[in-house]
Amino acid sequence: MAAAREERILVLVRLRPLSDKEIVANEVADWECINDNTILYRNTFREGCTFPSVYTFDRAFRGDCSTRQVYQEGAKEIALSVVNGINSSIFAYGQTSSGKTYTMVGITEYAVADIFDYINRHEERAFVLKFSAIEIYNEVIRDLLNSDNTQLRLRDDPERGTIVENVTEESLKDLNHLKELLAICEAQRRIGETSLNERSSRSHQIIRLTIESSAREFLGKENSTTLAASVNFIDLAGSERASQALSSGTRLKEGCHINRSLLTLSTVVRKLSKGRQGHINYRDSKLTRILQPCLGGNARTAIICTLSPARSHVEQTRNTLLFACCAKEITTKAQVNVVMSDKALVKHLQRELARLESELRSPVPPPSSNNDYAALLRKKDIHIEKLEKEVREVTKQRDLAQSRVKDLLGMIGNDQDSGQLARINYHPNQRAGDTWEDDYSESESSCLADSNQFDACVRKFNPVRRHDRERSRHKPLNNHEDHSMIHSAQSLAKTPAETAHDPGEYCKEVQCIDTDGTGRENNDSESRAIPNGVSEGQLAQALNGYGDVAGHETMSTPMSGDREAENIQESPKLTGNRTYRAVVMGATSSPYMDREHIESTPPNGFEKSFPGRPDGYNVKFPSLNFGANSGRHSRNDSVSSLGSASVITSADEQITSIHSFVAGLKKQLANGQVQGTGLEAPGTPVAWPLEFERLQRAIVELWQDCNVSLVHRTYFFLLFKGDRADSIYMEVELRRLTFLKETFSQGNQAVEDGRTLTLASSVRALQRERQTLTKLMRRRFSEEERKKLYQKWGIGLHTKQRKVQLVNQLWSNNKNMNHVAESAAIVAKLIKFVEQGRTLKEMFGISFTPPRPRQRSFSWKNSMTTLI
Ligand SMILES: Nc1ncnc2c1ncn2[C@@H]1O[C@H](COP(=O)(O)OP(=O)(O)OP(=O)(O)O)[C@@H](O)[C@H]1O
Repeated sequence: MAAAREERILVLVRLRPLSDKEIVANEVADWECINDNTILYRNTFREGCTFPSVYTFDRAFRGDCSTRQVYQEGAKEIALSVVNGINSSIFAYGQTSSGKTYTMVGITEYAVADIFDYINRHEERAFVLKFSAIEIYNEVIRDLLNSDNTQLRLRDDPERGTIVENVTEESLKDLNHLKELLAICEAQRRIGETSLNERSSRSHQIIRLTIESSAREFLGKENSTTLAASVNFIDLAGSERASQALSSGTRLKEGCHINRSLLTLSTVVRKLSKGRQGHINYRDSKLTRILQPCLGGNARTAIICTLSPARSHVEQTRNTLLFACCAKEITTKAQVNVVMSDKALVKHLQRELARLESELRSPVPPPSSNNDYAALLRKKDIHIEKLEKEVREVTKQRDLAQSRVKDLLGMIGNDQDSGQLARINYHPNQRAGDTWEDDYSESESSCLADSNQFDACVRKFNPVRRHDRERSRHKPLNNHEDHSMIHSAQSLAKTPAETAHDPGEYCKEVQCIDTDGTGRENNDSESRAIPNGVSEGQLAQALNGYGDVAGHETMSTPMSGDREAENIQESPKLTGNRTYRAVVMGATSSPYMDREHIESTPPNGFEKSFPGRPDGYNVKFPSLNFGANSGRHSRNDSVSSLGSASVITSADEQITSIHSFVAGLKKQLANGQVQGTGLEAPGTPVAWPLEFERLQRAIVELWQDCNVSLVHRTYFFLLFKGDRADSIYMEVELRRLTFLKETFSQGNQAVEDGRTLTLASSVRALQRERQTLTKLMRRRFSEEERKKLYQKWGIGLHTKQRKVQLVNQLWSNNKNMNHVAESAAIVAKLIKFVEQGRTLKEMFGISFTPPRPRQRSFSWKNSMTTLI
């Protein structure tokens, strides 16, 4: 998009001659255009006249000027900007019967004729013209090209601003076609007789012509670009005094709506004329919402203020002139709207990337003086500081991820206790929705054979596959989607030896965990490093990411250094195009948040995309060692950043497999070495119900401190009610919140999925969530129910914004558990929470990453189904 050009709104005034009726009534013309820019009030000697007598504008047209002249000398230049990709708007404003419709009909026809003329003279470009027309009648929007009376709705689009949904857009063929459409609009528009105007427009009419053009020469080529803009012709309804218009009944009601929306328009214009400070109330009427871009946005705008010269209308004329005076102070920032073809965009981005890369590579020119050296040194110091800060941040994140891995391993350890064997089938190159589904069924049915076994299977794999299946329903195949931990772990865990043995292998039966049914570590070689599968060390390594997590050698690959990193990042080349959201503590951002709303409520932790394994990319995994041999990353280190939670490990203790790690962890639990986590071993003196209550209270307080999404809180609160098996989830939640609070309190930012999250952004996200919940109040609660709620929550039935008041109170008192429970119940009803049992719980343990909806129209149901 080209740079924006700031310019003032063009303001024209048009004085009409006295009408026959006015002449018959012996009206006197009190206003006169004394030159091309100035209009004069002649009756200044009138008793009580306090207002100025001279008004100057960009152009003033006398009563004998034709509409063509008004167009040629006033509106034309602005209207025709549209053919160059610049949005433009022409609108007529004035009291009833002052000549708005008379003016706009002519302006629209002349402008469109010129547009067609331009098109005919520019055969080198291909044009597409679209026509739409709406009216706003009594605050209801109607499609003037559609004879049914359906009310159209406005929607806020992050890119296009306020748009009218489902409005008819006709492709324009030629000028005659346009005239036909204008005739339809005229016939459809609400017109009524008043004492001031036999054919008074009772609605605001907006006719929009959208023009897209591209150079024919480049059509379909990668350097093809399209100019796209709209021109609006707006004929406002006229302000009127009920006494003068002698209106009653329907006309009076119309007049009230007209005056109210014009009042909002003039308030907006007055505020804008004083600069853009403070809140501008565009949203107070549909008219101002739609006109927002014309009033200070990306558009060139001309306002034609039509005036009656009659003495009896002097107050109205003066009001119109005051409006015009304010309008001429407003500036807009129009820019050429260029739409790049996909190919052109890719090309452009590639060029930009190449430029940045070459900038990075090119050596900094040698300094020529001592001063230059000093400056360079300072710059380097700052850079080093920045890098150090980044390293600290990344280390913290890694520690958190490691700690989470431990939690996961703990879960796996619990599963071992059930003595079940979990089996999954895996196709390394499989895509979501392929035969994967069949494998799933098979695996699932084998799990179903035994209810205990089913439980174990679900815990390990169900979220993964359901997630896949849900996504495959909504998304095209082969896209870069996040996939399951286990799945990715496997795709990462293929050793070079395996690949060499069976390069084309498709189906692998992976035996992940095998126990002897007693909870003891099974030393059977099959369970530790399965030839066609994944060893625990590999799995854990994969879960930790690519780095040297526990002080071990990193993966060795046929590629080296940078090239390897490049390959890892080039996800399109990756096997199956699967990425993996490795974390372990996904975002808590509320599921309904729009993509445009980048800010989110605090995440569960840090998400990283695990791009999977490139084709032919052989990875060698060292066995995982949690011991202190490396001397660099002990488990103590890894949890130290977690504040209250810490796991103590003997420095010389070596853990070489998941089993031994789990066994070690259990030993610590039994010895009470895991402190303050709520993860006490069975049989410890602490009674679980009491401990649960303590954890729950701590979590509730932290939710408040970290501005966690209310939906997240509700889900969590309602899902985890005190079952002993929930302790792991409680502990995970407590840890991540502790970490988050610490991060926020140090003024640091958390990073979620490449997005930055701050205390301020989480506050804003929470506010937005409350707004959304407020909107749902009317839908989910009957009037009677709402009344009861207001009474219960101490909200006066006659106070304003009761719904807002109520939603603002939800989850606001973290000390009172009754309040918390009632808040959860209300939010649950608002979001139609349905407990989905264990599967949903698992998401909190494995990767609670409430999805950000990809569709614009949000559905709680969808979001929650993607969650499982
Ligand atoms: N400049 C003009 N020269 C001659 N006649 C005019 C002029 N402007 C308006 N008129 C006449 O004045 C009458 C009222 O005009 P018009 O309907 O355009 O007013 P309006 O501002 O659109 O009124 P409303 O707000 O009630 O719809 C019409 O009969 C129209 O022909």
